[in-house]
Amino acid sequence: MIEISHLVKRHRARTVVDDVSFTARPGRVTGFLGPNGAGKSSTLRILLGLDRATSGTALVDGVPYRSLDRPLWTVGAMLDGPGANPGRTARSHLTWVAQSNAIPRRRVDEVLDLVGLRDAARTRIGRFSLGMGQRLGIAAALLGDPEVLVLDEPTNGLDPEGIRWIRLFLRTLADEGRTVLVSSHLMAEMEKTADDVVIIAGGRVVAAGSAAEVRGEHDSVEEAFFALTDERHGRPAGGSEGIAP
Ligand SMILES: Nc1ncnc2c1ncn2[C@@H]1O[C@H](COP(=O)(O)OP(=O)(O)OP(=O)(O)O)[C@@H](O)[C@H]1O
Repeated sequence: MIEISHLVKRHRARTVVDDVSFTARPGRVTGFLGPNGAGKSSTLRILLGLDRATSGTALVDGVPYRSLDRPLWTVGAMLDGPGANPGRTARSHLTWVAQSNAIPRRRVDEVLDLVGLRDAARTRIGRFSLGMGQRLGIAAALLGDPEVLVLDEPTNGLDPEGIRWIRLFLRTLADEGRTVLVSSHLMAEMEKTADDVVIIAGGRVVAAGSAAEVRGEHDSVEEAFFALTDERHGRPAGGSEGIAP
């Protein structure tokens, strides 16, 4: 379970995360959606202990990330792609990550199998396609068999087949009972994947709930988003009621 509560992040006078609260639950894919610059990565970086909040809390299974002893056993994450040295092979990269968290070596081959990279285990990462790189990032996130997964824009730049693979894989992970939080600016794509949706714009949560709740009377989550943000900016809303968090 992920619990974000009244999170605020300021850079000097600028508030980039503004009183954000939401929960991502086990067994569900939660889509954290919003346009570029909305504050998604800033929120996730705080959740993963890479940045400090100005105020508020971000907890994984009830505790801050930084207080986890061996974090990869609890939460697996991918921010900004696989983050691997291109000169390394997939297996040596994963072995290195596993060692840093006291994860047994045999798990490396298990995760390579899980993401369909067994045949590329000895290929240098610099020769990977974008989709293979994303799979490698997900493999690293799964090393500790964590209950919680946090993925920042995992479908960015992928072709339709790569996007479909991620979508089905996220579903499988949630069906195993894991908490899956995935950010994206591709609302239409995420609507196919997410059970729950949190929409952020300008650092604030503008809607949160099940995908059906957020959609409301609109044809899609994306339409609901435009209606809600148009209301905020004083433009005609197209008759939407919307859902306030
Ligand atoms: N270190 C920083 N100093 C100043 N402003 C920052 C800093 N980091 C992020 N920002 C600003 O905070 C806002 C939110 O950025 P963030 O990366 O969280 O958005 P995002 O929703 O993840 O969008 P994207 O998908 O484009 O990364 C942006 O306007 C960004 O310019």
